[in-house]
Amino acid sequence: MDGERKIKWARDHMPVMEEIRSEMSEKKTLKGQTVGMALHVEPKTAVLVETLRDAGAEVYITGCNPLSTQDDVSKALDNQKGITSYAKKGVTRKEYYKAIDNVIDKKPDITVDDGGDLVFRIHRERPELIKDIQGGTEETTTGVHRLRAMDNEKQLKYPVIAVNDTPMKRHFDNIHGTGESTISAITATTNIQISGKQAVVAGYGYCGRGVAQKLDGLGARVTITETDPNKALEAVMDGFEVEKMNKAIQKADILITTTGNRDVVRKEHLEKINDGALLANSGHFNVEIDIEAAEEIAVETNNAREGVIEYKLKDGRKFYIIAEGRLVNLAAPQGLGHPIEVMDLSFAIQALSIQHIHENQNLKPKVHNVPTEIDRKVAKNKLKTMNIEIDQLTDKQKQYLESWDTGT
Ligand SMILES: NC(=O)c1ccc[n+]([C@@H]2O[C@H](COP(=O)([O-])OP(=O)(O)OC[C@H]3O[C@@H](n4cnc5c(N)ncnc54)[C@H](O)[C@@H]3O)[C@@H](O)[C@H]2O)c1
Ligand SMILES: N[C@@H](CCSC[C@H]1O[C@@H](n2cnc3c(=O)[nH]cnc32)[C@H](O)[C@@H]1O)C(=O)O
Repeated sequence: MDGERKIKWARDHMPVMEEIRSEMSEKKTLKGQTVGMALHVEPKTAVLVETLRDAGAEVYITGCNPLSTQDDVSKALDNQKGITSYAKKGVTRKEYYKAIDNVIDKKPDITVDDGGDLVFRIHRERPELIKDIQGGTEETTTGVHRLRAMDNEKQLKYPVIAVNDTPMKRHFDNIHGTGESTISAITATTNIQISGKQAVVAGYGYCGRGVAQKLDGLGARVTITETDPNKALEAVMDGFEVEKMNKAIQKADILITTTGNRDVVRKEHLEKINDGALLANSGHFNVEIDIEAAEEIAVETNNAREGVIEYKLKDGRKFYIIAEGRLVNLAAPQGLGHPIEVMDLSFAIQALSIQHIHENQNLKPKVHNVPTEIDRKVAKNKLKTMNIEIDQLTDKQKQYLESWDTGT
């Protein structure tokens, strides 16, 4: 079956996870635990799910985006002992939350989120379950923002580890993963060339930086839009042009949002759009590009090709939105998500953080950083799998770095 073959392919290219799986399954570190998950259900995620199951957990999973599930993978997972998958591609909002509720109904000891839907739904709809929940993990930037907002208002009632914020996650996943997978999803879905194009990237955070660098590497001219003066300056110093969206959109051949914010491309911008522009979002949810505004100003819309809607304006200009403005690297028809090697790191951090929650049940109900030992363990394992050796500090060097009395 295709789903099983896809999972095997991912497993065969995730050496860091393989080592963690063998450690966790030998010691059965999650024996008897129920883990509830809402992640993108695709082959790399399946490897994480299998790892938790092999460590002794009963796992219930659903999607974290209505379009990102690969149905054959979901089915292949659901066929396995100790795993139930409720995920389906192309679900309505109602079906999406029904599947989230199915996971919650299993009374998870630990929750694993990408975007926070399990945590928020449990706090809002099922608070009686909180007393038995050991903790959770959160995979992405916007999920962590939402959790910190809850935490600041003292509304977060169980501990959650911010997987996103640890260096081994965001320096690789957000930068390189988003950079590569966003562009490959766009080119595979549209068959349009990047080289020689004028690209506009909204947001120069971790994801935006990755997307901009890879576009630049492929020969596009890249303009950045930002709202944060520090990030805007970083973009300028990295060699990119920085402009307001109002101006940048007038020349954009390809425009990609990566902000985690809403209404980044709105009516006033779309009215000025360059004829033929391709728009995609690789940030969060489907609110970065105002789709309603696009529909409002269009005199005609067409299904231009699978996953691409064409919007025609009354003066004859047209523009295209890929994957309904949802996370393009996973929601586009050809969106395979981040490269396997990148998710090997992110999910290694996930697996070890989940284990950490179970082994440390005294964690306070707040947002926690990934313990440094976990971050370093994953870095070391990855280097080992690449046969890369690094120098060790000598005793004298350690002493020198720790002292304050050796000046000029
Ligand atoms: N596509 C993926 O697979 C993927 C991977 C990781 C993260 N994400 C998501 O991508 C988003 C960005 O993540 P990040 O880690 O880069 O966050 P980040 O905070 O590092 O970067 C976001 C940037 O957007 C800027 N910004 C905010 N509003 C803006 C606006 N209106 N116009 C222009 N710039 C604006 C911010 O100033 C910031 O620099 C989040 O929603 C995150 O959850 C997606
Ligand atoms: N659930 C939201 C949140 C954005 S997902 C962004 C996260 O997806 C994760 N991600 C990216 N590619 C993959 C993949 O191929 N498999 C599983 N997760 C992925 C990545 O770690 C990142 O933090 C939404 O769909 O809009």
